[in-house]
Amino acid sequence: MKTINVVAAVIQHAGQILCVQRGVGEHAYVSEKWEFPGGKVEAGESNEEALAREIREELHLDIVVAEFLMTIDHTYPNFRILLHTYLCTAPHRRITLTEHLSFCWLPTIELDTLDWAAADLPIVARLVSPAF
Ligand SMILES: Nc1nc2c([nH]c(=O)n2[C@@H]2O[C@H](COP(=O)(O)OP(=O)(O)OP(=O)(O)O)[C@@H](O)[C@H]2O)c(=O)[nH]1
Repeated sequence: MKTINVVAAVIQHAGQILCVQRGVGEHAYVSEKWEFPGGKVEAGESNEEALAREIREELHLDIVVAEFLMTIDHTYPNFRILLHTYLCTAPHRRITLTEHLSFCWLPTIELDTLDWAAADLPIVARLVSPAF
């Protein structure tokens, strides 16, 4: 089974976190699910470089990658994903959606109200935990 390395940004601004919704896709298990913006790491790129590039491409937003949060190892029916997640900050919250269906900014305690991609659930659990 194929393993892909994906980076994802937990972008914080004024106490809220940016959540984005994927469009309709070939895999039902991620189609229209909520996720943290990001994408696949390309050859020769660091995770931080890949993340800044993906967020510029997808959202037209320049972020600061502040701190590594966690890596999730999740197996979907057709592939295995290593999801490397970073805490990031944004200078403002103006974004332009170029790929996603929808977005919202939520306070951490409300993150678990969305229908997240399965790989993201441990990240959401960490963010909503009192210890975070
Ligand atoms: N970006 C992102 N992808 C995630 C998350 N959780 C998760 O399961 N994924 C999965 O990881 C894969 C990432 O692919 P992507 O489509 O975002 O990456 P990309 O922009 O580089 O892809 P492409 O250029 O090949 O279209 C997708 O299958 C997506 O469903 C997440 O929080 N963020």
